[in-house]
Amino acid sequence: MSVTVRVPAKVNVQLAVGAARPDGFHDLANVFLAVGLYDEVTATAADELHITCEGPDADQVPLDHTNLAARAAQKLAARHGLAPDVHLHITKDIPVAGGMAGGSADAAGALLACDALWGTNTPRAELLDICAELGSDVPFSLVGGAALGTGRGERLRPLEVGGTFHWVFAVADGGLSTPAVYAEFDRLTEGVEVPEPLASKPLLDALAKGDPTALAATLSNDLQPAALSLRPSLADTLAAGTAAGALAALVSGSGPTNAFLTRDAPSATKVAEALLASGTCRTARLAPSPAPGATVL
Ligand SMILES: C[C@](O)(CO)[C@H](O)COP(=O)(O)OP(=O)(O)OC[C@H]1O[C@@H](n2ccc(N)nc2=O)[C@H](O)[C@@H]1O
Ligand SMILES: Nc1ncnc2c1ncn2[C@@H]1O[C@H](COP(=O)(O)OP(=O)(O)OP(=O)(O)O)[C@@H](O)[C@H]1O
Repeated sequence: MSVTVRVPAKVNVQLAVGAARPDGFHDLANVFLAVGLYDEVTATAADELHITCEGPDADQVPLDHTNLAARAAQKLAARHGLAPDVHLHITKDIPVAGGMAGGSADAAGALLACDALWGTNTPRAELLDICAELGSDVPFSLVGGAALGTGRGERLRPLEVGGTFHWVFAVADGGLSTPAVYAEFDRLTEGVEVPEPLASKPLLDALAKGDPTALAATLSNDLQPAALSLRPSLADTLAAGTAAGALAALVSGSGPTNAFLTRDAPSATKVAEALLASGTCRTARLAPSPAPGATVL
């Protein structure tokens, strides 16, 4: 028997970052929006835990027990006193190390797939606790939709979204390390008073209304200067998408994927074509939002 779970990528429509905490993490006001680019995780009973992966970026995904999907299976098994004997196959469509929570998606997918395969029926609240232990973005990968993440991003409050937003994602060559981007944020803000991170009311209103023009005016990412500092060429991609008619452009999370919010689906197609023609990115992907969270197929 096999269980397959589909899990979306995310973009952060607001990422307000506070000062580094004593534990090295940063408090956030993190407005997550799940977007229609998906990984699939299939769990099948096996003699031991092993991981396989297919997809254009599969060679960049670790297949040992450092894979977040493997760690998710181990944690769930340990909680129920089981052996984590499972084959996890990942069909990867989310860019790797791209700031779109691909590893987190696989962790949430593995958790849900193993819970169904093993019949462990773990309560939702416990699944969310395990997600938070695996990484700050993992709880959101499980719930999807839109949510405000506080703390290090793991404490979620669901948000209302009043319509469909059409995005284009410009995928860069190579990834950026999330800890390195936060470290660059710390370097750039040294000696500066970093304000407490707070969610923007106009942004939450724009999401609730489903108004792309209002959302475009309020998008923000405090990690963007750090990502641009580590990868200056991202500025060319942002400029190419803006020149092509995107309503707004920003770095997705810790980058290096850039996100472009567009008026509607035809405009998104035009922006994607222009980005590809500009030669400033490896590929351009269209995705509507919001998207549902981890779902058993
Ligand atoms: C940039 C975002 O993707 C925005 O959603 C997240 O904040 C990152 O979430 P993630 O990849 O799940 O990150 P984690 O695996 O929890 O942490 C990786 C590293 O990122 C840094 N980190 C992460 C989250 C946070 N609130 N503050 C941090 O400083 C820490 O150096 C941490 O060691
Ligand atoms: N299942 C997985 N898929 C992809 N990368 C994984 C996975 N498990 C572990 N990794 C490791 O995690 C690193 C970050 O990958 P990931 O795709 O999650 O980055 P990201 O999308 O930038 O994350 P985030 O947006 O949550 O900060 C990779 O370079 C890889 O070494």
